[in-house]
Amino acid sequence: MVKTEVQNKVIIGSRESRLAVLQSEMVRDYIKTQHPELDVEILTMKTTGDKILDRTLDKVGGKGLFVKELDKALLEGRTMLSVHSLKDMPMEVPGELPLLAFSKREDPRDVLVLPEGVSELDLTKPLGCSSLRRTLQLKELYPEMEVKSIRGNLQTRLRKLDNGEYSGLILAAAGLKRLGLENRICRYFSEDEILPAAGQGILAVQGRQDLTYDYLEGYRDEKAWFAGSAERAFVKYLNGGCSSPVAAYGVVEGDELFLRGLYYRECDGRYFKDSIRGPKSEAEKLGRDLAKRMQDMYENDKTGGTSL
Ligand SMILES: NCc1[nH]cc(CCC(=O)O)c1CC(=O)O
Repeated sequence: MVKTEVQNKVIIGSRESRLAVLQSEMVRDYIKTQHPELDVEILTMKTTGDKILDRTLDKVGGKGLFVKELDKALLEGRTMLSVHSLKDMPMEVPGELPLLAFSKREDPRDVLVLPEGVSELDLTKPLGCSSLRRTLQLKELYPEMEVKSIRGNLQTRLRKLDNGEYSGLILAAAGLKRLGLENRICRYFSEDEILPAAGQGILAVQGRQDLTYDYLEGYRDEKAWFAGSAERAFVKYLNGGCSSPVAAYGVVEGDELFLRGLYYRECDGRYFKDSIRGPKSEAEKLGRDLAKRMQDMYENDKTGGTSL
């Protein structure tokens, strides 16, 4: 039985992008420091989502594209762990590949990045952003500006920005900070201005159900686990999360969880924000309750909300 074998080699599966590798290295370094007896390696692989760069992901199949190859490596025993940005994970994960731990959350906010050497927004060029979630909320902050989709990993997007194609980019603070590019951040958007994506800033460590992972015990961040679980339950209830513009952000305050959600109504493109508070131990239920309440309130109310 695999379970009883002494497991002293840990192979971590990772996407190839610099951010993905860096994030896997953070988990590797944690394990190495806490468990010097373990031999930890990273195995990188290209995912379908990294190969398709000419279409927006919403059109080619959503988040699952970034995890299929990593899941396969886990199932075939080529790796023992996968490290993901939680926000890129599908809301449904296979029962045999459970999420084992969430990291402490890095800054969850979205930020504005301007081209190198530029200090003001050039209103004649579009803002670059890659999700409907950001586009919707940006339209309220910058009603006069065109928003244009941008794909590719962080380095690619920054290169396109510096080449002068865009007036600015909207990115997650977390990725920039991890890459040491915090100095490129020109403006932070509060969580109320741009509600973050479910899981933004949290790393998810995924493994096999039939292996033991005692060495991850100290890695688990309880606050991130409650917040991330509530956010994902909210998104899952509303649409399964595949290519969704739904946003959710939870904060643990003592024994309570404060959860904000964005509900997007596909029929007319309007969106609504609301929040809920309750015991953190019922994180998933809070996520579902907020989603249900918003759906009941807004599904058929044709008056309110904000539109694109
Ligand atoms: N979709 C890409 C992606 N996935 C995770 C991050 C940033 C790191 C994080 O949210 O943990 C990013 C970059 C971005 O949205 O700017």
